[in-house]
Amino acid sequence: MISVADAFAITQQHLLTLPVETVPLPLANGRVLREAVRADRDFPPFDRVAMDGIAIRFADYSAGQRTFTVAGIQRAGQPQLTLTEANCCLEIMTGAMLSLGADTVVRYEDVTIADGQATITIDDVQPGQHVHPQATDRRAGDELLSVGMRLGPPELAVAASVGQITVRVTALPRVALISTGDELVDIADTPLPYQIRRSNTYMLRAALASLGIDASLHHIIDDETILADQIAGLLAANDVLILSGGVSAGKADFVPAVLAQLGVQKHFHKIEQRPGKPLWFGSTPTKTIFALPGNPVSTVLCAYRYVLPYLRTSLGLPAQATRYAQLAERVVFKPSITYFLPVRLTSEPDGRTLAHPLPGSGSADFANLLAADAFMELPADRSEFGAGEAFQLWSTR
Ligand SMILES: Nc1nc2c(c(=O)[nH]1)N[C@H]1C(S)=C(S)[C@@H](COP(=O)(O)OP(=O)(O)OC[C@H]3O[C@@H](n4cnc5c(N)ncnc54)[C@H](O)[C@@H]3O)O[C@H]1N2
Ligand code: MOO
Ligand SMILES: [Mg+2]
Repeated sequence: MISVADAFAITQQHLLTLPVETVPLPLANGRVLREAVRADRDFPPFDRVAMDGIAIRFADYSAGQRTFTVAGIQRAGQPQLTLTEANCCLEIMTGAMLSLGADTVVRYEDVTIADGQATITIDDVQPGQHVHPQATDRRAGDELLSVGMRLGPPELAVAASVGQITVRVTALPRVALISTGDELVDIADTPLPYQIRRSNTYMLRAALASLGIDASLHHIIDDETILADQIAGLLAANDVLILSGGVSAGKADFVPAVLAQLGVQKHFHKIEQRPGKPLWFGSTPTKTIFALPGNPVSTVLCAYRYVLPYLRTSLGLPAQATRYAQLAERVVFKPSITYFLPVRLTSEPDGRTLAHPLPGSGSADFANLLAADAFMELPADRSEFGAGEAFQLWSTR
């Protein structure tokens, strides 16, 4: 058996090498960028009016002028007008290019307009007010988005604004999720008294969808020959196999032996942790295999503690956003192994995040996870964990 830290480190030594692909920008949400995106123009690209009102020359205002002849209207989306005559103004709209000759905008709220004359009704007009000057945010040529960034709403807006019709991103791995077990029936079936419906692969599929991965679902019965045959086929067609069940000590726990028979190199089997002790991890030169313990809480923990961080780092993302919380109450856990405690999180008015323990009735009690937000990682070298002490979280939300 190995420690949680060693197991995690081993997974990180066998990351996938994923190719780069080009996707249309509207389909790139959540993807990891593989090219730098630069500003094709200044941000903003012209002196942009920020309020609806009138455009004036500040020199006229500071010379005491308060009433201006309205010489025209400059809307957004129209070519720039010019303020030619002294003591004139142009009505001007948010998003318009500031009129040539004007330098200051006064809001409609601070002006009265009658008979073609606009009169400013305030005394604190500042030079250049309500103008967003060209290039004050970014300059043409500046790198706006960098290799390795995850594309989310703000990144997509910036990429769209510079005309990035397509983007080069890390290709997503092909992932197959495989449940094993003679006791498991399809969710559409009515289980016999000794059967249960399979649920682990549905959880895994939803968890992987958070990375944009559209994993396929499969089920294989506990038969060594059939397992070997079907796993071989799925191995050929996918980059990653995630199995659930059949990795412990039972008479029908064939998965490790079958994977060995198929030439998959085992990197570890069994971790000093609860839940999820019998996790198995291996690879071929181009494929990765996680065989997760079948108990549903173990499957969830192994997915969030090892599989998702593995996929995230393979895609070029950080393993996870590290989060901590303080235990809301004292916890005792005697075995010298890492304990992943299901917790419900609350955000307190003083800024603390508190983790309320939800131990449940063990690694088969997956209904217990309905109330949980995360697993709290309680280290192996201690058996008592005090209220108020902070530990790392692995979020399941
Ligand atoms: N003698 C020992 N027995 C067990 C050990 C051990 O060290 N020595 N380890 C225990 C631990 S810890 C775990 S975790 C489980 C792991 O079991 P397997 O990975 O072999 O999984 P199965 O035996 O196939 O199933 C276990 C349990 O989970 C249910 N299951 C499996 N797949 C699904 C699914 N897709 N959806 C819902 N539920 C599923 C299955 O029906 C069993 O109840 O082994 C302990 N035993
Ligand atoms: O890994 Mo098992 O999780 O303790 O039931
Ligand atoms: Mg078993």
